[in-house]
Amino acid sequence: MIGLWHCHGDTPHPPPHSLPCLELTIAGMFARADEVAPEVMEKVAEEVAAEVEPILGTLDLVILAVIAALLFYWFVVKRSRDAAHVKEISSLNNLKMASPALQTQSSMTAGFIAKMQHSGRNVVVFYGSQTGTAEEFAGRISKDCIRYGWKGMAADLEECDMEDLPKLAEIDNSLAVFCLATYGEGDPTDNAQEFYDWMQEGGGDLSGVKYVVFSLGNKTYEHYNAMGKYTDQRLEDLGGERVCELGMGDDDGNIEEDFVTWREQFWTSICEQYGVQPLGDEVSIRQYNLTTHEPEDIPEEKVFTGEIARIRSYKNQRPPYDTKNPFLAPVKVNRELHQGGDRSCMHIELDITGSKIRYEAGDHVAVYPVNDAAMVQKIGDLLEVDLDQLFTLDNVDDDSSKKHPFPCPTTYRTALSYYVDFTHPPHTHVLKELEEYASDSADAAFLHKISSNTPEGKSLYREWVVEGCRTMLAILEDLPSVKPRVDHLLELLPRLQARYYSISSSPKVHPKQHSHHRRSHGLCDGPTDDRTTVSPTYPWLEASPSSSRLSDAHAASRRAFSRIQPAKVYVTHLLEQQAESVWKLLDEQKGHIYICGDARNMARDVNNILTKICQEYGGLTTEQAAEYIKKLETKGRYGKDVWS
Ligand SMILES: Cc1cc2nc3c(=O)[nH]c(=O)nc-3n(C[C@H](O)[C@H](O)[C@H](O)COP(=O)(O)O)c2cc1C
Repeated sequence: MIGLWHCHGDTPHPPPHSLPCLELTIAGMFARADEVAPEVMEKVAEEVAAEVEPILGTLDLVILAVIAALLFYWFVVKRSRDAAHVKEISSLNNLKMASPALQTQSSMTAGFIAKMQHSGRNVVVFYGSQTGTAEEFAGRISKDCIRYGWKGMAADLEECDMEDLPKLAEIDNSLAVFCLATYGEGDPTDNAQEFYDWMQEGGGDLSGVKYVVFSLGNKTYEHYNAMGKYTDQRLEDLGGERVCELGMGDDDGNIEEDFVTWREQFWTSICEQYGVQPLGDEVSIRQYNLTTHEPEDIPEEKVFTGEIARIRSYKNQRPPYDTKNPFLAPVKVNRELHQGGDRSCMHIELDITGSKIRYEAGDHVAVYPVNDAAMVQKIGDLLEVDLDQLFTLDNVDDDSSKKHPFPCPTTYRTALSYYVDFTHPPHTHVLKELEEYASDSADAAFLHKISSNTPEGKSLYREWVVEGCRTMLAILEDLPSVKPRVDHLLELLPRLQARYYSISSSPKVHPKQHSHHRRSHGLCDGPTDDRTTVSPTYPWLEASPSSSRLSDAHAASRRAFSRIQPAKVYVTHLLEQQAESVWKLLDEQKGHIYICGDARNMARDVNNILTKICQEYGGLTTEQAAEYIKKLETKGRYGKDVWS
């Protein structure tokens, strides 16, 4: 299944939920009127006055002035108010069109401080998350609080008015925890953007506010954990009191281990500073209540069949399209580009007829993967459940903004196929929860050990789960006495995430879109149709079609990409071969470079080669070369869309 909405080319993610694209277009039209109208109106008034003065009397001029004032009011003041109103309505419509879970969020936007006070909570765990890891960590910290006699709540930064943060100091024993992932060029996640802007634009007086930050990143990126580092420092600058050192998780290594290790230090330091003690062993608390339904209880059209948000969106698509209501584009062409070998690279054309979606090269297409039907059946067989049973999972916490873990009511088969990810190695807290379902004591002891914070536990987890690439399905097969309740498993598994692909073709150059991917076994294998499941595996590199000055390199990079020549040629080779022309293109002709693909090797190699070119042909020192390259980036002449 492929979803589309318009998004900015230079962001690796969908636009912020609060700013769906069509809404932006409407608001943008009015904004332009706002910007232009005052000068235009003034100029017009001056010209009119100069021309008409000799022939018009004072009364005429007064009338003209009144008309001008009315025009000004109509085009500037009223329209900007209307624009704001349209924007408001549009946001509300988006909420209404979303799933029941999303609909309830409008009632949750009441201040988080008021919510904490009303429910007696002292800890708020904010998360800035794109693909769910930071959100999951926030949920775990919030749950931990019970063990210390505290009450916590996980909170989506996007749903909180951070102007309220200074008021946290008024709550006894209060603490703000931030779990923040970094993206792009060290940018915040979409849901943390407003919070980031708030900090940058001044923030507030955080005297008396206690805080701690756990940052999520990947060290292969240039701006490693930038968002967490920035927040940790900025909150201190604003007067906040850090209660524990910044934690940093590296997704390139074992982020689960980084988190578990930091969490232990964090709670130790909390115990010392707040004088609290763990009340006993960790307790397992369910977050969602199960209700099963008979088919006759629920009309068929009210049952989710895999929709991302809006029910029946498979049957009828309705604009405006955004992240919560993507346009589902049929695949028109799906052609394998490689001939022979073990690599697969597909040329995909999507049909966006009638969607009115505009795009640019570098914008993103989301591919919504679907789990393999045979694997879903296997889980059903292992857990001995009727996969066609209808059910709903409701959050036990009425204050939570998340009423259901995924769209409900639905069937177990749909939930396992479309909504949860069982093809990734599960985190330790999931293994811990499985322990109670083991009927064989040896399996229970094993799960106990592997999910413990001890050095043996961590090394066993690393070896058996991470290095062994054991998915939930593999674990259930390897430990046959472990038979968790399917609804509990669904609660514990992470949400299946959309995969984003950069569009490599420009509508100006080529009327089609391309999406590149390699088939990967497991989650995303199978024929590509309009519900295709593809997984992003790269690397590839391509100069942007719009960078005509580097057209030779571009043409060659296409050749490198398609690998049709006997020896493999990469863009790095071409940059080295044409080093002198590259320098001229950059320095004399003010050319642009765009790279897209692997961050770990390709992006670094390109950077190193550019450094050498600057040194060799520009006579710059290493520091000067670094500065020169940085300047290219800030001027938008060295664009990167990279990931690992
Ligand atoms: C497209 C992309 C860009 C990323 N950019 C950065 C980055 O600039 N710096 C960094 O430290 N980590 C970066 N990461 C790694 C993520 O921050 C990391 O995987 C994190 O665990 C994701 O958390 P989430 O699941 O809560 O979104 C990037 C990951 C992706 C997929």
